[in-house]
Amino acid sequence: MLEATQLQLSKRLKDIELVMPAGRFVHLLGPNGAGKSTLLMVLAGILQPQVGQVRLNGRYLGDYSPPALAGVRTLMEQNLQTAFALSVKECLTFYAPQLGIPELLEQALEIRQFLSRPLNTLSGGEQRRVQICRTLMQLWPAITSGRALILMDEPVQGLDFAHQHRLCQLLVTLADMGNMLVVSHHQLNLAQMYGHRIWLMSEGRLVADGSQQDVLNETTLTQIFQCGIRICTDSEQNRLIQTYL
Ligand SMILES: Nc1ncnc2c1ncn2[C@@H]1O[C@H](COP(=O)(O)OP(=O)(O)OP(=O)(O)O)[C@@H](O)[C@H]1O
Repeated sequence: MLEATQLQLSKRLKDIELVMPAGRFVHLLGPNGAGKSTLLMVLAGILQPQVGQVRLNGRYLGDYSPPALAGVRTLMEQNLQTAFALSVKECLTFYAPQLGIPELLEQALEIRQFLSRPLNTLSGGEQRRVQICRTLMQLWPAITSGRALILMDEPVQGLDFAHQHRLCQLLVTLADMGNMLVVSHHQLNLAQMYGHRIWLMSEGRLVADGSQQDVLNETTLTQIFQCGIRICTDSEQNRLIQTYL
């Protein structure tokens, strides 16, 4: 279980309270500057709030040693790091020396074809897939035993549509194994289709916390994103969210 109480950090986080049981995949949504990346860094224990605490499985983050915390939680940050001319294989084995690419990750991310290539010669979307793979391999023993906290900041950025869906299906599978996932992005239809819960942020506050049905409605989304939102139903009764100005 992940719990946060009264998180405050200057104007970036204001009185955030949240609880997430094991086995959940939460979409973290909100306009630019709403505080999503800041919240992810605080939940990861990388950034300290001025007020408030985060507990992971009953223990305050500060009570974990750095290696113990690194063994149960991972944060994929937004920026692609391509400064070093490492091969994809070197990049992956640096984080998980004993491990080949797990089949579940390969199916979703299709990395093996790039293994011998220098990371900085891959396209943006290809690099993103490697970055996701590396983030998850770093924690793979905890993930396979269903006790990982996986935090991702805009992992779908740059992915083509098929890989966006494959990634979301993978994240659902990881949640079904018992892991906890908090994933920020700007894709309302992916949030509608996959996962269990929506955390909606605006101006440093958690302004909605609920199911897709509860949170992803025209009134709330229009007000928070300051954009036209239309929700319709297709011939198979799927809800589709359209945005317009
Ligand atoms: N290091 C920093 N120092 C001070 N303010 C910061 C810092 N980093 C971010 N901010 C500010 O904090 C607010 C929240 O930023 P954050 O990056 O968490 O937003 P976000 O919801 O992730 O946005 P986006 O969708 O654009 O990625 C913004 O107003 C931002 O300008």
